[in-house]
Amino acid sequence: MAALVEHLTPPAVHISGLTRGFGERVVLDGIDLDIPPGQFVALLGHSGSGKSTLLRAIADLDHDVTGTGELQAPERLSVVFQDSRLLPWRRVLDNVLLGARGKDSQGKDPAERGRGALAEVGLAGRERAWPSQLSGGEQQRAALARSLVWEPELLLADEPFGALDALTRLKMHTLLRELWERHRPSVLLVTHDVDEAIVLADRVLVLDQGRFGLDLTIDLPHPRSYRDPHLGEYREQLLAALGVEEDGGVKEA
Ligand SMILES: Nc1ncnc2c1ncn2[C@@H]1O[C@H](COP(=O)(O)OP(=O)(O)OP(=O)(O)O)[C@@H](O)[C@H]1O
Repeated sequence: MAALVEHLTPPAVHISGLTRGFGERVVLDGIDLDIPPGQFVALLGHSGSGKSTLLRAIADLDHDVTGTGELQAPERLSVVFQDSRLLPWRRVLDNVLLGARGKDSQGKDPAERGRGALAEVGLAGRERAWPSQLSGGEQQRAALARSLVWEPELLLADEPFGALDALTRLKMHTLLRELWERHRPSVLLVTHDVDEAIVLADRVLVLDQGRFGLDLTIDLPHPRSYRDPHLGEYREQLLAALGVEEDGGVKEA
């Protein structure tokens, strides 16, 4: 039944035959991808394999890019990057409210929504702080709050935890998953970290030479732990798709 419902519901993201390149360089070479509403997808791939190019194509952020193909994505989407991109001259709440206008689906005005979003990410009471007064992890929390204010149907996250220390990263994993449980947007998370992908996502894609080399469903209950021995078999498959040899070496392309 669930499979039937999934089949009948239009995907949140629909991509067919997507190519993207910069000058002579072909980065995406005829990609097909459907992301159902509410699915949490992680995207892995070597540096330069085109992960950010795909994410930016979905968000329509690149204007010096060439390409063809079909791409449908929700209008209500948010993007979170590796750096928080908070404006240093605006207080935290004002950053979170940037561009937010009108009442939301529950009739809340922007300021109320902004305060609510900051509370959800654990930053209640920090509304009037300047970004420079927040730690790196807190700045990323504020960036997540800013993305929530838009009630996105799709959250695009480009290595949002890449610059954080290991313990802060773990806390942010828990937070992101909790936010997903509560709001259920579709998520496309770009990461270099195989374990992060397995612990957070329900589906992991590996981008290789402009196409998906692997599309893997992670069939483990949440919350997941890095210590779970079941992670091992998924890790093996993903490392193999990334060309990482058993001795840790990397196969030449
Ligand atoms: N604006 C641009 N102009 C020219 N080339 C670009 C541009 N943006 C990306 N590229 C090239 O496209 C290719 C893919 O880049 P992209 O940033 O998508 O890779 P990535 O998989 O996200 O890499 P990383 O993991 O290192 O962030 C690279 O060869 C890069 O040099």
